[in-house]
Amino acid sequence: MEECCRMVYAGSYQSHTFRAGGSAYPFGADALEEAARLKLPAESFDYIAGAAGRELTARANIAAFTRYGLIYRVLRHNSPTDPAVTLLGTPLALPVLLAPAGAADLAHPGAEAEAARGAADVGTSLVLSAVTSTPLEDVAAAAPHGHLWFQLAWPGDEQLARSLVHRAEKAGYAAVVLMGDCYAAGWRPRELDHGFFPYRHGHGLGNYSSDPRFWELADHSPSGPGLPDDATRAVAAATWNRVFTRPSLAPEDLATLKSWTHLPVLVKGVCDPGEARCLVDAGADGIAVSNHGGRQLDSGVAALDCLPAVAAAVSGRVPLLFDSGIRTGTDVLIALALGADAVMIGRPWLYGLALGGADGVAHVLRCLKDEFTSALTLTGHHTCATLSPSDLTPVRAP
Ligand SMILES: Cc1cc2nc3c(=O)[nH]c(=O)nc-3n(C[C@H](O)[C@H](O)[C@H](O)COP(=O)(O)O)c2cc1C
Ligand SMILES: O=C(O)C(=O)c1ccccc1
Repeated sequence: MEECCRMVYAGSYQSHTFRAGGSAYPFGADALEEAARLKLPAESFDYIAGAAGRELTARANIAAFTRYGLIYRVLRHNSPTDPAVTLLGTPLALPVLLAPAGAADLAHPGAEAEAARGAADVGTSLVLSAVTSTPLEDVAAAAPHGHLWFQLAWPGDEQLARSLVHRAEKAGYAAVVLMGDCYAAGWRPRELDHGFFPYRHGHGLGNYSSDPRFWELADHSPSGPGLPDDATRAVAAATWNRVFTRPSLAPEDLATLKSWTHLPVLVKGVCDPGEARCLVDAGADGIAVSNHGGRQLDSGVAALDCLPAVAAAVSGRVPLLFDSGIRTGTDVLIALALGADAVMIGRPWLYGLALGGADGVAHVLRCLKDEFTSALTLTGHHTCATLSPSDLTPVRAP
């Protein structure tokens, strides 16, 4: 009996990152956040960890997972479990991508290149934010074996929008994720308390300051592309603030975006099933259910609570991504059982990045992969394809 258990454990724990004497990084999600808090300056940590208002939605995102119980199953496991999926042509070793995160260099220098490398090490993708300190071409060059996606914040200027999309396609990005939910600033007390908004200080402007069209839109003529001094940085920040988003977007604009690129276009930030259906009708190649990690609208509904209805509305016509509140491998499983094809993580990868650059990001992804694979096996599955709501039962939250 003991031998048998050992065999089973040896098999299922194969990829776990055991290290004699312990790991350099915490394995638990809360411990990871706490370690990052201790490491980072308060204004940086609070930009990352913070959310809108009283942060009710950010907490609700996490709490929503406690209302589902996984049903575990026995005498089913007769072949190895494979957590890999393919999404819009992108192969993923686990159904978890890194969500776009602006100003990630608050967590670590060279943030985006580190994250792209960490994701590639584990076999998954970074969705690169529009607001990165490293230009998208340099991020792609830093992880030549990785599969990157690009998140577009549709600028007020159409030529700049086209330029960003063309640059991403040319640099080898495999999909465009349109940020749907940031057309107005969220009310974020932690940022207000510190008086710290990273983009005013030149963080996250790499894709803009490297774009000739951006400088044509500048308020004053700076010395040229790049951010050589404080005056240029101030011009760039003021210009960016003016052109960052186009609040007047409508579903019909997807056709315009799709006419600029051969890449699949997803829309991120969808919570309403009717909107999801309308966006797919308008040409969206994928939908990301998300409330931006509770950073935009407080008292907004938990993202997980929107997932079943959006999944029903989309009914498999296009791939469905989910983010906002994913912290563990079992969270991943719950989201997939409710209809997501893959999920994204936001804050957890920034915490891993803060603790150890690419290595820390890879650690976070490996933890999710190992826990997810274990949970997939214990719920009686060999692949993600067979997950369904019948793997879950509603439970009363503790
Ligand atoms: C510091 C930070 C910056 C973010 N920047 C962006 C961004 O530039 N574009 C975007 O679409 N979403 C952005 N997000 C939202 C994430 O993509 C994602 O929706 C959210 O973090 C998921 O929730 P989670 O942090 O609970 O995993 C950001 C999130 C954080 C924490
Ligand atoms: O902080 C964010 O969540 C975010 O997505 C963002 C990006 C650029 C400007 C403002 C907010």
